[in-house]
Amino acid sequence: MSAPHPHASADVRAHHDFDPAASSLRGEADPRVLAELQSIRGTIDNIDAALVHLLAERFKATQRVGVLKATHGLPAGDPDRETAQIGRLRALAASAQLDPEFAEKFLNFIISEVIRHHVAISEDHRRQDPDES
Ligand SMILES: O=C(O)C(=O)C[C@]1(C(=O)O)C=C[C@@H](O)C=C1
Repeated sequence: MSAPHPHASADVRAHHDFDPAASSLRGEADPRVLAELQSIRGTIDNIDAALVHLLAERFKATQRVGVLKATHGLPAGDPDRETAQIGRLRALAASAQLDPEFAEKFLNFIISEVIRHHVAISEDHRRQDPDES
């Protein structure tokens, strides 16, 4: 038997505490409508879980970028990279019937958090090696 995934128990706990039927709408609509709503919410639950896992992996990757940049004295932000990525994601969004404005805002929201992390990593690095970079 292989070792359990290190985050498996946290995943199980999150699932255990979650009430998929939680709603403020009980008694507000026909039970058939509520049943359909709950069925659609099952799909939303899966998508939201996937988003959390995708974001966690993205932040793991940007953490590595932050360490690389801090180690080599590079600036946190890379505006040309951001412009290229925003253009690419706007076009992808349009072809997927997602509002490109929303896609751009969402990416900018994530990137601003990444830059905040990069700056913190760089400050930590400078505190540890004040003579370098
Ligand atoms: O690719 C980089 O250089 C990153 O630091 C990652 C990232 C991003 O989150 O996509 C964040 C900040 C930069 O301005 C550009 C891109």
